[in-house]
Amino acid sequence: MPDFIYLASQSPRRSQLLEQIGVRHVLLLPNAAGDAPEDAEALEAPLPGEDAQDYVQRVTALKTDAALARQARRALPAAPILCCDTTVALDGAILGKPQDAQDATRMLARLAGREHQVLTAVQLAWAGRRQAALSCSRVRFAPLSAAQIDAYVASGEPQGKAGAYGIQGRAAAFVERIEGSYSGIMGLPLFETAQLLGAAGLAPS
Ligand SMILES: Cc1cn([C@H]2C[C@H](O)[C@@H](COP(=O)(O)OP(=O)(O)OP(=O)(O)O)O2)c(=O)[nH]c1=O
Repeated sequence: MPDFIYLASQSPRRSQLLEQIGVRHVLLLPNAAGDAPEDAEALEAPLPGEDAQDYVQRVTALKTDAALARQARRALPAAPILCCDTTVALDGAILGKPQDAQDATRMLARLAGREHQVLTAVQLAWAGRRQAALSCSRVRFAPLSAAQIDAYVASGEPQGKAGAYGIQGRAAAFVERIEGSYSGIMGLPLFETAQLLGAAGLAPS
């Protein structure tokens, strides 16, 4: 078995987190030309009535399907593939990545002064097998003024992040309390990931 895994994620945070626990990895990303439509954003749309846990696990499975197809299409070495998806849930609603600044403002106003959940699903596919894990964390935001939200949105940080914030960035100043996995909130729960790798005989060094 190769001594590396493929990380099928465009998120630089996930690569940094994997590096943090010493896992050698190579990115397996869609290329602009050939890989649509399997990687289309449409795949990330929640189904009617779907709850956040089902949603995040389904999307992760779709990402894994797409990554396996990519690996086969490119005739790449048979290294294991790691895929993840992160979503924020509040009052039964799924808060994905904001579409624009207005959307980010709306999401942050909903999160302010409340507790929400951050769910990250992980899948490891190797040798025709697949193992999955789910990390669920609770995050409590302090009340936020409109000026604080506006300044945060203007920083550009909400862009590309579930729930329109990054706990690893300026939004750390909004977080009163967390219960769960800090790395999971950032997008890759390291404990669960290490467990999956261990089960596949790929324990991090
Ligand atoms: C809540 C939260 C989310 N996020 C990010 C992690 C994910 O990158 C993003 C959720 O989007 P995802 O769709 O999970 O991931 P992605 O599109 O960035 O990357 P890919 O699909 O290629 O794997 O939100 C943070 O960085 N910090 C946080 O505190």
